[in-house]
Amino acid sequence: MPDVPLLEVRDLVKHFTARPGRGRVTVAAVDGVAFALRHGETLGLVGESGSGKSTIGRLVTRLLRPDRGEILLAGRDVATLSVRAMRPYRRDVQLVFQDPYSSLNPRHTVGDILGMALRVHDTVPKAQVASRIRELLGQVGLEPAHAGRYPHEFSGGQRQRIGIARALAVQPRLIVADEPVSALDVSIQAQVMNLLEDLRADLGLAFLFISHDLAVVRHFCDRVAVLYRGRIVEIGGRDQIYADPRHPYTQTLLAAVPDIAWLRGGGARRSRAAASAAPAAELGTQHSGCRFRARCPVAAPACAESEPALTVRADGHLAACHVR
Ligand SMILES: Nc1ncnc2c1ncn2[C@@H]1O[C@H](COP(=O)(O)OP(=O)(O)OP(=O)(O)O)[C@@H](O)[C@H]1O
Repeated sequence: MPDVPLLEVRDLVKHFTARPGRGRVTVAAVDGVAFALRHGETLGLVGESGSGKSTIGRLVTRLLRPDRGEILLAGRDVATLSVRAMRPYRRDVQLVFQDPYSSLNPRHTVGDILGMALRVHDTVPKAQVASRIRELLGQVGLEPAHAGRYPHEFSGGQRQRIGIARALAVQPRLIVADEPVSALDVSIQAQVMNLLEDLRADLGLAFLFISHDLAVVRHFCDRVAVLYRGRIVEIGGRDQIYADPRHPYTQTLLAAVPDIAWLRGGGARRSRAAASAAPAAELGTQHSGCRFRARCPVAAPACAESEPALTVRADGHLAACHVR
């Protein structure tokens, strides 16, 4: 079924209840999100802190259960599957974390960590586990001898390579990478991104790539979805979004990246201020009309009346704005 997307998400909703001081506040972390991802494709999820990127990643990997909506993997809805029924799905979709150290058991050697991942999903026969571990280490640029070492004996970049090897162990079709390089030194970031690119090309992996770094997303992703307070406000091909952003929020985000702003004739100074996160008062589910309108430089009366839907623009990409 080549035309069935690898992943399709429909009307995904996840609200959290927080208790700041007295009283309860409901946060609409994900508030009606839909997108599709084809085999081997890379979709970037961008947006400021708190826009719901990680929550979408945790829903897609089913670390969280959605309040509403569908998560179709190769056409099968896994949104409400039990833990047991989720097992084959977990093999298909693996998560790479921002901070691999917190997800690597410090008492286990790298060989143990990879061996466990292989055994949980019966990926290879017992007799082949050791050679598969060596192969995985080679795939991520580590040495066979590293199998006997513990996570604390590695640098940050090497630990992220171990996290990637663990994800690869079960031969997934999709990797959800949640800020995979943002905890690393800049020089190391490029090396790990090169590794992800090689793996993508060699293994035909699809990626849901979560990042606040628009320059990295531009480099790595085929398509980009821009999230604002739990909703996609713009989605399209990388060049469509970066060269011709239609939503004022996307324009604000792009203006905040000096080299991209320069390319587009904008200014880095204007952009820094615009890059700050949403004021705390804007959080919560209470709003009418467009959720961006309090910060929007082009808001019109229509924007107070209804939430704009994603509509097709001249070049074929989608944006949710009444004005542009
Ligand atoms: N377990 C939770 N309990 C309560 N609120 C939560 C929980 N997880 C996330 N949230 C809230 O949901 C919203 C979206 O959070 P999320 O982490 O998905 O955003 P994000 O775009 O990934 O941000 P960041 O880039 O800072 O990681 C935020 O307001 C966050 O505080």
